[in-house]
Amino acid sequence: MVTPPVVLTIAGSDSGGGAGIQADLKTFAALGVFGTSVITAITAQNTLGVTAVHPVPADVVAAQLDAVLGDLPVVAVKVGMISDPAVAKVIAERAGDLPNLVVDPVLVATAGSRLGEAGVVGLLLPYARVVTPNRHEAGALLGRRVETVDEMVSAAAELAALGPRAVVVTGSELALDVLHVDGGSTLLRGEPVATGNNHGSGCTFSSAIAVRLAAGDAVPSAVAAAKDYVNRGLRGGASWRLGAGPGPLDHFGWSA
Ligand SMILES: Nc1ncnc2c1ncn2[C@@H]1O[C@H](COP(=O)(O)OP(=O)(O)O)[C@@H](O)[C@H]1O
Ligand SMILES: Cc1ncc(COP(=O)(O)OP(=O)(O)O)c(N)n1
Repeated sequence: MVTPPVVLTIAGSDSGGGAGIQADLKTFAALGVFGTSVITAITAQNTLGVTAVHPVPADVVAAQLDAVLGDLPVVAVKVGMISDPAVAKVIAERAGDLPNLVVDPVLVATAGSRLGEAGVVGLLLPYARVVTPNRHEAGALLGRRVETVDEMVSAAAELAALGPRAVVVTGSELALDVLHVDGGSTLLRGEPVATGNNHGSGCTFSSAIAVRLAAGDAVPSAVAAAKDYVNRGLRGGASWRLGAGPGPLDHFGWSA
């Protein structure tokens, strides 16, 4: 057995299993890397929404980071839900030990609950190799609305100017994302999937990018592969029924 690459997720727990740490670890397993985790918050959550959030204290987040980084050869890192500025500071202080850092700015769950603050996530942008906001998160980070494709293009460039080496502004059900890297923008057109089961698509996308960066891909091919993986997961889960609200993706191709 060949030793697999080790990838780390620093994110919140979704008790319903569709987003957060659980989506990240499923993505890592499905794509063949060994997943490790640092939990930043515990959410009581299902497909209908979030009913409680319990932040993990910054010193416990730091201890988890030290435990993982002190022993395991992490080659890529994804950051999701961060609600506490002290936790953002802990991560920023260790940025030099966090290779291939992908930051997914998690601000509001689909069902409406607030999970993070733009000002807190913004602290991590300068350390990121890739940042993956959706249109609304990009708007919150910049303090204005981002809706049209032109607005996505300019938002991606403006976010890149804040320090990350690449930005993908995602377009959710439009399946149209904007990648800004090396000073230029590219429109990434996918096949829209008609599905109500899209819970965790952003977590899955950012985790899959981290996996491909761990394998040595350049950013454009890592993003293209992640987009393809999410699309397969959305198609696979489109007709299953897991929960009464927006359900999860099929991470493992069970429905194929
Ligand atoms: N219905 C859909 N059909 C095809 N692609 C989708 C669909 N919904 C989301 N995506 C893709 O999933 C990825 C994650 O983006 P998005 O859903 O916008 O993240 P978030 O969960 O943060 O809102 C992007 O590549 C986006 O284009
Ligand atoms: C614990 C936790 N982290 C992140 C999210 C948001 O996940 P995302 O992939 O953006 O999917 P939606 O919630 O928008 O469907 C979450 N809900 N919980």
